[in-house]
Amino acid sequence: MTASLQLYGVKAPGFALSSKRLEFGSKGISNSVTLAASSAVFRTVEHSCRNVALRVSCEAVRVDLLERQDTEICNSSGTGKDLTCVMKFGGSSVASAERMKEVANLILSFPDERPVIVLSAMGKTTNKLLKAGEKAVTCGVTNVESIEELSFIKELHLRTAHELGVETTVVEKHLEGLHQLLKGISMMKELTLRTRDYLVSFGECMSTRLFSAYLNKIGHKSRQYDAFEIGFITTDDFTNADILEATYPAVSKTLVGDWSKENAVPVVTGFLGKGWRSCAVTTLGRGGSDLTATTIGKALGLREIQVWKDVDGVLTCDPNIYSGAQSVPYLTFDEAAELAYFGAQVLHPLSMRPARDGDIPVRVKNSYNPTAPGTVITRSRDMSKAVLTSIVLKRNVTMLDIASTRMLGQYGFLAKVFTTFEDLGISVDVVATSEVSISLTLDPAKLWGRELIQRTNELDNLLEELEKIAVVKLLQRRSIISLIGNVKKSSQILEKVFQVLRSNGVNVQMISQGASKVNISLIVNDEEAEQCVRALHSAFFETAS
Ligand SMILES: Nc1ncnc2c1ncn2[C@@H]1O[C@H](COP(=O)(O)OP(=O)(O)O)[C@@H](O)[C@H]1O
Ligand SMILES: N[C@@H](CC(=O)OP(=O)(O)O)C(=O)O
Repeated sequence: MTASLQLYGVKAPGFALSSKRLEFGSKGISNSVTLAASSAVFRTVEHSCRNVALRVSCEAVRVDLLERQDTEICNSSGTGKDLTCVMKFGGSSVASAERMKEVANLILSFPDERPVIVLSAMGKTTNKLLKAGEKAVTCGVTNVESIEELSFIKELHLRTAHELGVETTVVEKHLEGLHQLLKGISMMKELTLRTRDYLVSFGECMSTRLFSAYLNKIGHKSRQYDAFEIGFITTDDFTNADILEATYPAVSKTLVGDWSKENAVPVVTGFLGKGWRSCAVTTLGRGGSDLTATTIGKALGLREIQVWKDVDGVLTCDPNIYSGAQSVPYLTFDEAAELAYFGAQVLHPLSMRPARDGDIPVRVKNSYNPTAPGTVITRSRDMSKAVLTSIVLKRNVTMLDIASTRMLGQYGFLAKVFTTFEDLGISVDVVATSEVSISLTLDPAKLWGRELIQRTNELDNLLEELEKIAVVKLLQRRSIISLIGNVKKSSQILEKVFQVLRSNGVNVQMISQGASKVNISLIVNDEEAEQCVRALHSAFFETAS
C-alpha cells in the first residue's frame, strides 16, 4: 500500500523545513525521510509502508495521513481539457430553487468554460444560523424545536430540494445534524467561536449539495466538495481564519486529480476551511466565499476568477447609500483591495491577495443581469483619465487623539505610542501625526472579531497605557470616507473634496493619504457621513468637471 503524507507547514518566523527529519515506524518497517526543501513550507512525501506511525521533530508541522492511493496527478485525461475558470455565486445569487436554476443555466450558457463552482449559503442562511445559535444559548433544550430560524432553514432547504426535483436526502443528514448541534448549544448554554463556525458551515454544505445534485439531475456531471475536506488549511482563528500556503497544492491536487478522471464539475463550499492545529471547521470571515474563489483560482492557475453578485460589478459607492451609484469598468488589485478593506461589502478584504499573487483577472458580474459588463480587476490599468474611482464609507469607527504631555521636540513619542498598540495587539486603520500628537482610528475588523466584553476591556487597557505618556481623547461614532482614486491627481481630488465639504458645512476631523497611494481617507461624524458621500458622488461622478 502507498500512503501519501501531507505536511502542512505554517509560515511562522524562522520556520523552514530544510532540515526536518520525518521518522516512520511501523510493524517491521522503520525508515526516515529528510526533507530537502529549502524555503518551501509544504511537502508531500510518498512512502511505502503499512500502518504508518509517524513522529515529526518539528513543532510547526502538521501531518495528515491521506487515504488516497492515487497520488499521481495527470492534468488532462477524460476530455483532455483542463478547468478554465472559477465562478463564485454569492448568497443573493442562489437564494431559491428558481435562482439556482437560473445560475445553472448561466453556467451552461458558457459552453467553452470548464468552471470550478464556488457557492455561498442560500440567501441570508448564515445570518439565520447565527441567530438560531444565539437563541439556542438561552431557550432551553426542549424549546430548540421551535426556534423560528431553524424551522425557516429546514423549510427553505427541503422546499428547494423539492422544487429542484432532487432527493431531500441530499440535505436531510445536515438538517438533522444542525438540529442536534442547536440542542448541544442549548445544553451547554454557550456558543463559542469554534462552535459558531461549525454552526454556519451547515449553510454552505447544504447549498452546494443541492446545486450539485441539480446539475447531475439535468445531465451535467458534477461533484460536491466540502472545502475543509480538500485541503483548505487555515489558522485556528475561528470566525476570521487565514488561509495557509499548504492549501494551494492540496486543493489543486484534489480538484485537478478528480477532474482529470471524472470530468465532473466541482461545486465547492465557499467561506470554510479547516484549522491546522484544531482540525475543526473554520470560516474566513463574513463574505469569505470570494476568498475561497480567488484561492482556487491561484491554486489551479486558472485563466479567470468570476464573482457573481446582485449588482452590476463594483460601483462608485454603496448603492444602499446612493441608488445612483454607477458601475466601475476597471480596477487594479490594489484599488479593489483598498476598497474592500475600507468597507465596501462587495468584496472580501483579503480576496484580492491570491488573485494578485497569481496575476489572475477577477471579473465581478451580476447574476441577475449577466449581459452587463461588470468590473474587471487586473494588476494594472490605464490611469491617464482616472481621477476618482469609488467612494467607500466605514461607519461607527473609534478615533483617538493622543497628545504628548512632554514638551515639543520630545523624541521617542511616536515609538512609545505604537509600542503600546503592538503590546496590546491592536491594529490601526488611519493615522495622522505631528511631532507631539497623533490622531488615529482603530481597526474595527480587529475589534469586531471579539466578544463585546473583551472589546471594552481592550479599549480601557489601551487608554490606561497611553495615559501614562499622553493626554488621550476618545472619539466614538466617527466614519471613515475613503476616496479610492488616482493619487497622481490628489490635489485635484482634494480641491473638489474641500469645496463640497465646505458648501455642506462639514468639518473634517482628520485626513490621511494611504501608504498604498490609491486612497485618501477623511474622518467625519457618523451623522454627517452619508450626506457627505452623496454630495461627493454628485460632484465627482455626476457633474462635468
Ligand atoms: N461599492 C460597492 N459596489 C457594489 N456593491 C456594493 C458596494 N458597496 C456595498 N455594496 C453592496 O454589496 C452587495 C454585494 O455584496 P454581497 O452581499 O457580499 O454579495 P454576494 O452575497 O452576492 O456575494 C451589493 O448588493 C451592495 O448592496
Ligand atoms: N455565507 C457567508 C459567506 C459568503 O461569502 O457569503 P456571500 O457570498 O453571500 O457574501 C456569509 O454570509 O458571510
